[in-house]
Amino acid sequence: MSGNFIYDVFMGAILNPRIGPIDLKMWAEVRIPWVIVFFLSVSGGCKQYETLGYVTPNMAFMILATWLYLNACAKAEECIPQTWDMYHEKWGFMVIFWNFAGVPFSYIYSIVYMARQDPSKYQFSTPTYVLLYTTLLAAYYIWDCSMSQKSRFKMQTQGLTNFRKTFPQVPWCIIENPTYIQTAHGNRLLTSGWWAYSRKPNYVADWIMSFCWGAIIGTATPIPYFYSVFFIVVLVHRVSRDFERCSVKYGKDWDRYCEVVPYKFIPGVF
Ligand SMILES: NC(=O)C1=CN([C@@H]2O[C@H](COP(=O)(O)OP(=O)(O)OC[C@H]3O[C@@H](n4cnc5c(N)ncnc54)[C@H](OP(=O)(O)O)[C@@H]3O)[C@@H](O)[C@H]2O)C=CC1
Ligand SMILES: C=C(/C=C/[C@@H](C)[C@H]1CC[C@H]2C3=CC=C4C[C@@H](O)CC[C@]4(C)[C@H]3CC[C@]12C)C(C)C
Repeated sequence: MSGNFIYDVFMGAILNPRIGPIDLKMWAEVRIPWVIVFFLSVSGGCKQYETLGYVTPNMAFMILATWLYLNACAKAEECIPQTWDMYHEKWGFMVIFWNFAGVPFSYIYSIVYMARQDPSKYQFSTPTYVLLYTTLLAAYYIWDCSMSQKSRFKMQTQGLTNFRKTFPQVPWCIIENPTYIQTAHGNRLLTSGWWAYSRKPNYVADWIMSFCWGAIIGTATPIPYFYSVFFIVVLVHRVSRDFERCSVKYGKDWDRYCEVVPYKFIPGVF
């Protein structure tokens, strides 16, 4: 707690509040928003079927994209306790508001648009659809795989090796004989898998997915791009907080890690 009332209400005080067996933050981040997002996509599909007699490839794209996200959260729930959100983000107004209002109702403007507008406004050529679907699936693969590699690596170092066999376990989601930097603090920093190429492969892939959620409308309206614009601000802010914290926590070991994995986001670029 900082002592500043407004800041403390916004950022929260308790890290992992529970009611009995229910971890409130875990429940709110995983079980609520993505379920609403998925069912809003399905509702958009039903609306199109009712009014047009078919579901456009654009709406089908959003149903697939939101299903993939929801399914990832459900099938890999065991990986979530290892992440920044569970370890460092407190249960304050910011997290509560965003889980209940922000994610479910502001990430899906493309669905609202498609449910109300004529498909001629957001129709693409077949190669463009192929490009969009391929980009989404490739980004999903890198995101799921990289998150799984890091979380499972951490679980293994804690002696947890019994992983759930949920669908889909993407190829390379567990790294055999990973390379890492042993820090003086005791933790290990993974330097293989997707983590050999960039310090935030998960952010890049997640952001590309968010961009696709808007790009599926093309240039008909800028509003569906809200999610990707908002998200890049969140991720850039998180990166600076995270790198600062890691630099203090790991000291010289963090500098060594940055030499081994020099790129923050896109290998060879930045
Ligand atoms: N759609 C949405 O609205 C949102 C989605 N997200 C997504 O959720 C995911 C969050 O991932 P999360 O893991 O929490 O965040 P990060 O990837 O930012 O995790 C950061 C922490 O992981 C540890 N770490 C970093 N690099 C390594 C490494 N090479 N080896 C081992 N440990 C490392 C450090 O913690 P330490 O060493 O202290 O353990 C660090 O503080 C992202 O994919 C993000 O895009 C996040 C917010 C909102
Ligand atoms: C910050 C918020 C919510 C964040 C969640 C949506 C993500 C936080 C941690 C994420 C995940 C961790 C590990 C995973 C393993 C992978 O194999 C699959 C994906 C995932 C389950 C991934 C999914 C997203 C998170 C739960 C709020 C405030 C918006």
